[in-house]
Amino acid sequence: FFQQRAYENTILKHGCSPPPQYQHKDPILGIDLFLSTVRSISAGNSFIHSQSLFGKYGKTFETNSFGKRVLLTMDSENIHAILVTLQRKFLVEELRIRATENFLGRGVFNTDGPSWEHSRALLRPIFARAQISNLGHLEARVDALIGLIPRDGSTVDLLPLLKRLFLDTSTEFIFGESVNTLVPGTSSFDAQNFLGAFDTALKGIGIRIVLGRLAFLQGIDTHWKKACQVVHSFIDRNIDVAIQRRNRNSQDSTKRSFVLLDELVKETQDRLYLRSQLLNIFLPARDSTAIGIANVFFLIARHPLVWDKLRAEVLNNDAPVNFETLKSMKYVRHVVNESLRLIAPSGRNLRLATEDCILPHGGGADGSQPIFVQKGTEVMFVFRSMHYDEDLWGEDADDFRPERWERSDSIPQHGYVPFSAGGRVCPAQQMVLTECAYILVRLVREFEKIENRDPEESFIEQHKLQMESRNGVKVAFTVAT
Ligand code: HEM
Repeated sequence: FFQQRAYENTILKHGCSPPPQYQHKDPILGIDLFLSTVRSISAGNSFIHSQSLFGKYGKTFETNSFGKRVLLTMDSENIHAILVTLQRKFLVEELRIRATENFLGRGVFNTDGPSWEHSRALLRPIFARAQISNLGHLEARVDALIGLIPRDGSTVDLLPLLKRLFLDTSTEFIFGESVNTLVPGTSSFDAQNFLGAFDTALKGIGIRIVLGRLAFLQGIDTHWKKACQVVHSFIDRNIDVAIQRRNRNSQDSTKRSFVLLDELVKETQDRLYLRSQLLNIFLPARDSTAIGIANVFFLIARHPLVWDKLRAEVLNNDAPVNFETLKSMKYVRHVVNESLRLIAPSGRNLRLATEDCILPHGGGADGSQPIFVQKGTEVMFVFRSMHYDEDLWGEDADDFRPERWERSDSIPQHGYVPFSAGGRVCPAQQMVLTECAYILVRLVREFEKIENRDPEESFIEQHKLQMESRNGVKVAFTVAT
């Protein structure tokens, strides 16, 4: 009773109104919405599904997911509050740890509080250096990528090639040993075994998420346990190498490119801690840059005028492609920004309200009044929908128009978060933007034209850890004769 009164007082004080409720056919468990969501995911159109829900109920509404209260929002001020102003109340550990701890340990991705703060503090200077130092080891790999692309106008799917390239660079950067998958036959160990084991381990995490409180049952799956061991022993081997190098203070460490593990080893030599941190970074890193840059090509292949404009800018500057030259190429940056707006590789995210709180919008007939969010509510924020919000981006919000980035006043202040925002913003953001710009510039320099070879014009989603194009990125390049 007292609690109820306290709620009512808070609601009155802040002028809150309840958000619209999803009209469930099954009001007890909300299975109907669950099923329509699963159907849209398997059909590759979950974004259209979310858009239709926001169109019907408004930018923020409440649903029932197996008896749990789940808010959905695409409202920019609510998303800003969740990620920035109220970030201490909207947490992730309870949502992530049960499913992931057996495999990942505890680290930056799956914890909150002091454990997370400590990890972020360790990673900050490393990523700050990485954005500048990492281009060097991309160069030879991009040479190899260009060598694999046909020059005679025959079709190539860029997505798998880019995935292999970034798997090679991210394993080199994170663990200090590359899986070398881009050019077959160059790996010094059984990369397929490691990657297969990693995928099995991830599937296990998926099962643990579905099992919820019964996640421990999944622990009896010996196949999964073995897969986790394969991944762990690859990482442990690299940790031992890094520790030995550090302790020998050997001169060859200067020859090695900039490696995240080497930097962490300067802070601690606790092997379990190191393994957990590395896995907590590899998980969100895996494939995301590849998908991000592949989406850029997906869009420009369908917008030949953008390619021509890019070529003009890139050919106007024949200096070696480095951090500084990339910074000066504005249109390149605008194309990457615009692509991450329209097809953000992870377009939605989930937080748990760990305290009662107020979100600024979603209540009342027009959704403009604050709403009261009770402790224990899960909030799904769909920032890809926010990136298409005409109230923020104007009537051409759906169009791929890199020119919009020329005017800073046409970019809404809280309306663009492909890398998230606030304390949990992606630590690799600057590094990724530089790498995407680098690849784009190299390919634009190399080829005269790009052409779309996918009969499907629209983006069909494939949901794995991130969202990628189900049909790949099938294009053809030609060179000047
Ligand atoms: C296009 C490429 C990428 C995009 C769009 C992206 C986007 C994101 C987003 C949206 C988050 C927030 C997730 C959340 O709120 O739970 C995130 C977190 C994270 N990302 Fe990235 N990311 C990319 C690449 C990378 C790479 C290459 C790395 C590492 C080498 C990386 C490391 C991380 C880590 C460690 C976190 C967790 C941060 C934390 O919870 O404090 N990301 N990323």
